[in-house]
Amino acid sequence: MSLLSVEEALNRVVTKARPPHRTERLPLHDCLGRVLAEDVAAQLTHPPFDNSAMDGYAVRHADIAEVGAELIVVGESAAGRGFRGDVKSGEAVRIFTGAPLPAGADTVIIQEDVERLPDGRIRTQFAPAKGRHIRLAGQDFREGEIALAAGQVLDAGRLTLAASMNHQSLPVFQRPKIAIIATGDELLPPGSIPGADQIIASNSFGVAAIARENGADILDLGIVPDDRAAIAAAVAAAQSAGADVLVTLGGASVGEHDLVQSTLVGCGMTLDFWRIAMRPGKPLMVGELAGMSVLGLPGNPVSSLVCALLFLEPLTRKLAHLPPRTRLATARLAVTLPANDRRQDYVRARLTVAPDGLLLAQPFSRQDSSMVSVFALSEGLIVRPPNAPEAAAGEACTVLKLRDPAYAEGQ
Ligand SMILES: Nc1nc2c(c(=O)[nH]1)N[C@H]1C(S)=C(S)[C@@H](COP(=O)(O)OP(=O)(O)OC[C@H]3O[C@@H](n4cnc5c(N)ncnc54)[C@H](O)[C@@H]3O)O[C@H]1N2
Ligand code: MOO
Repeated sequence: MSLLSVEEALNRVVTKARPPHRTERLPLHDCLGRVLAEDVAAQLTHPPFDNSAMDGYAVRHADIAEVGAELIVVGESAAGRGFRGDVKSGEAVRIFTGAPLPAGADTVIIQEDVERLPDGRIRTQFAPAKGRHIRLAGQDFREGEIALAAGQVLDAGRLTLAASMNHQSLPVFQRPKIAIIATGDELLPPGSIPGADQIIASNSFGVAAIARENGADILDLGIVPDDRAAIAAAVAAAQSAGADVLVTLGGASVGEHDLVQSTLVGCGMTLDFWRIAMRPGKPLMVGELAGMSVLGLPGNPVSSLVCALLFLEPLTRKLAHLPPRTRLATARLAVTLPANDRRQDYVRARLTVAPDGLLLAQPFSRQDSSMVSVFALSEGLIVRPPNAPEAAAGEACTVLKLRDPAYAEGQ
């Protein structure tokens, strides 16, 4: 049996996906991490007027070209309360950061560079260049200028800019909706008291977290038994909720109780592919049901999480209009790894930053795809390509980062 390669499978999952053009307008505080759906122009000019960048005195440069100039202080300009008169020759206006520059003045001298005389006048102790410490009207942006572009992801800087451009809300793409169904007669939700032959269903939580982290809304349809009618009812619920993607967990393999694929085909799903050359995650299934992408992930918790990282993450990002994200990095192997077979292997590993600054990858000895504890301890997965020869300790390897690496002892 020839298995599809990870690259080919990824290509088929992501290339075909069409990001929906559904938009909504959200208040700024709700826009973090969202993608702008339209170009956004400034609704005003910033700064709206020439103003001072420092606390000091607004003066005419011609008056202070020489150190030791003495000027009469004729008033004050504070932020929110400007000086209404003109600064004439021989005069200065006390000015504060952000305050409007009074008419007639063309330079600000900072207060540290003047001496205040007993009669209230000032004497300059430094000769600043003309125009010093003045922020010119419109130097940041002008009304009508497009300062944020469709497709940009809204982060701290862009949200601050949007507010500064006088926008209370922004047009963003809606989050794609991802429905999740866990299947299996043996499954109970966390918090239950398991009977004989029962286990706690855990996969949905990790898979939902991966989808959420990448900009999706989740519809968790819970646990359904290994029963065609129950599975079909859950699939119909996902469809009527308008899910963009349906993720099924478990029942993807070849046993008599693995009913997911045949039930989905019975519901009208077109199967794209099933089973790929990777470990864990071989029984991954991909299809399409009336415009809804279907990802059938294997039941073993680590298999479902690795498949979600490899396939659901890029699919979700594309549907959310988010740019692709790479988790790949280069590390150095802490131990020698044996030659690999035909399945691309994702080996759970500790990643530490060694004292020389390079990443060190130390695989865990237990790699069973049911072992959630090992996955939770792993900072990364060592990627072993199909048929890779033995790799010696100290050799470079590719790792898929799950979280930031730890620092080696003593650092
Ligand atoms: N004869 C063969 N047997 C198996 C093959 C194969 O090629 N030939 N593939 C193996 C591989 S690889 C995997 S991975 C599993 C995947 O099987 P399924 O997707 O059918 O998953 P299940 O049988 O339903 O469950 C596997 C395992 O995971 C537990 N599970 C299921 N769902 C959850 C959940 N939501 N939370 C936590 N744990 C879950 C389930 O109880 C089983 O222990 O098949 C191999 N077999
Ligand atoms: O591929 Mo399975 O996912 O090896 O356990």
